[in-house]
Amino acid sequence: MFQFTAGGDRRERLQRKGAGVTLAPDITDLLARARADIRMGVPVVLTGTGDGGAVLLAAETASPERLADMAGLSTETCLVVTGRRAETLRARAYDGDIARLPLPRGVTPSWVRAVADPSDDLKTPMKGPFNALRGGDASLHRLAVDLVKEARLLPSVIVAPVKDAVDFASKNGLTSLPAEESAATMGAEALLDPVIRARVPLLLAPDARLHVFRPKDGAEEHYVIEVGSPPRDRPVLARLHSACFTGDLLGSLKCDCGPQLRAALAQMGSEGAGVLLYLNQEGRGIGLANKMRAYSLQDQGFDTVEANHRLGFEDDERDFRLGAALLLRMGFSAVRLMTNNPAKIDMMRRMDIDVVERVPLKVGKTPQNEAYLATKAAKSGHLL
Ligand SMILES: Nc1nc2c(ncn2[C@@H]2O[C@H](COP(=O)(O)OP(=O)(O)OP(=O)(O)O)[C@@H](O)[C@H]2O)c(=O)[nH]1
Ligand SMILES: [Zn+2]
Repeated sequence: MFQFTAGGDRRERLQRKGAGVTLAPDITDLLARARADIRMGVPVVLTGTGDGGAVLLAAETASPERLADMAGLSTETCLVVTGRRAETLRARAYDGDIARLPLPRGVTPSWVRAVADPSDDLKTPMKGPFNALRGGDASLHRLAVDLVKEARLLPSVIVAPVKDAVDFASKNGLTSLPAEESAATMGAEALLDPVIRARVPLLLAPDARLHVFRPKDGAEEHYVIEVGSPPRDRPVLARLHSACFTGDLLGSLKCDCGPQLRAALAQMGSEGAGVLLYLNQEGRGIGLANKMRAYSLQDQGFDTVEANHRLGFEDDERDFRLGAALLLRMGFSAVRLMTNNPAKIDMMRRMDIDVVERVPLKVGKTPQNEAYLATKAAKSGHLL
């Protein structure tokens, strides 16, 4: 007979809330559901304290019909952009890290797209002037931007205030998220479960095993490649490698990722021991579609950092706590870290990983990536 065994945290919930409740989604499940809705262009409701709340709809996936409905919900419906995007748009970010832009009368999808998406900035530089909203509580707007970022869309979102938010969500069949709990959960470190490991002999490191880890929050899996059997009580040769589909797989000449990946595996293979974390944080955490948007801006003359900013992102949106957590899960607390990025070293140290040595990884310079590497050195502090 099939038997269902409740996992640790589920058992806890069972004890906390009583048997039937475990069938309902918890806040982590609701956030995963919300990310999927947002990607599909379905609105999501944020419930605040009291009856009030807000409905959000990602700018990138908003259909004309839903955009019109959002505009009709309230005279205070606005398009929220990040402070970075606001700089390019010359809009005042009174809320600091975000700006709330009122929708024009008879708002059109092309207006929303032009504000959110920088691809036509040079063709149509003057999109404003914008009279950004000031005062009032912008916390739901800020959370809405974070959710859209987590959905790996352009960081821009239409937000409409609603009264009786819970009721509004249930009447419209929309996912409803308690704002405060959502913000706390999103800021917390993702918990990972080991799924399976198996031997995968590699050209550069024949004695290798691949471990698959799955985050509890329904986001992408991450991989650990263990070469040999590194002793857990000594510093291990380690690399935290962020996914780069174009460099790792296609052999793109625009970056140095592919050669770095192979050089790291080769050194681990020749030393007979090492651990390579393959973190699914494509495009420094903005996703492949946004990275390609950044590349398209680079084709227009912007560098890698400027392109991220024009899109509305910070230079680097990665969460390196993940790398430290994986190392600890694998039993390693001291590393010889293969990197040119001091931020990775700082973050590992802050997460209680002892970085006993930095092992430089200088490979893959091409005429096509020379400017990219120089920008990383000048603006992001990479060591040349
Ligand atoms: N947004 C953006 N991401 C890029 C661009 N070029 C490469 N990437 C991404 O940058 C990341 C590079 O990752 P890593 O090589 O691990 O990191 P790093 O910060 O360069 O540090 P080290 O290689 O360890 O020195 C990958 O996720 C790539 O997909 C770009 O122009 N824009
Ligand atoms: Zn790359």
